Amino acid sequence: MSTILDRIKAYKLEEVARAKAATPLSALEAAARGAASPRGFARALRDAAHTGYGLIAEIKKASPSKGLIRADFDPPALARAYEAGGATCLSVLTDAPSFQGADEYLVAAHDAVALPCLRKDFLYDPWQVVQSRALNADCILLIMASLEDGQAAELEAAALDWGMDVLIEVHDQAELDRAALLKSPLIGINNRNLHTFEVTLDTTRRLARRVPEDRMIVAESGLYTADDLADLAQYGARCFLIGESLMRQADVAAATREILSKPLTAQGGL
Ligand SMILES: O=P(O)(O)OC[C@@H](O)[C@@H](O)c1c[nH]c2ccccc12
Repeated sequence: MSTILDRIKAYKLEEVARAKAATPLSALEAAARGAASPRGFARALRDAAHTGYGLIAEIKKASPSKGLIRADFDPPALARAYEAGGATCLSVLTDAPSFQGADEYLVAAHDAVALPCLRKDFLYDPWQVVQSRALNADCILLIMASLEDGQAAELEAAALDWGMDVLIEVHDQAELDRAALLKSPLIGINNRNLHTFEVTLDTTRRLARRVPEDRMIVAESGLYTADDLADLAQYGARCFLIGESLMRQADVAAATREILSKPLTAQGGL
């Protein structure tokens, strides 16, 4: 079965081959060495989770499952609204064909705020890891559904070498077992199945208890209300990655504040 993830991988590999021909690794490494110092992404989440929730707020114009999400799309203004609303970190889509993202959106959002920034894209080649750092990314995403074990380990090692954090995304038990073999403390549980687009918070409810104690859970996708966060917090999640529901609001700062308004602190942070 050819799914959206397979199609994305195919065009991404072509895109990267072209980009590598245009910009050799040595040039990219020079740019990465000149980038802004990495902002501690995992550390910021851990600190936030001590007293409440860690929120990764996503800047996302469109998606393959929803089409256009926000017409009035100004990445620096959105970054500032998220920061004002109490977000811990940002996630910025840079994939163009499926998400109408752009590398420039990451650079612009990073420059507008002091928050650590995740480059949200589909990475397969260490060249893209260096490219992410050159774009001032503080963290990259690795999607286990789309990577072999050796490939994920290689990409993670490159990211850690460059001082970035790594969010490892899983959707089922097998992917979680493979993620546990990697080093990163950040395990994202994606409530959206990237093959079928089906979304259910049961994914986090089922997998959260299986995440090793020394890792931090980031519940991703399909989160709409403060009650959704409080619900998943009961299963051990203290960090959340939210895009669409905040992107659809006129007042993004107020919506961010609102969704963070019910922290489950009774059981303490992590
Ligand atoms: O917009 P939502 O449902 O709040 O989801 C955000 C984020 O989890 C989602 O954009 C996402 C999760 N994993 C991804 C991998 C690639 C692209 C996008 C994603």
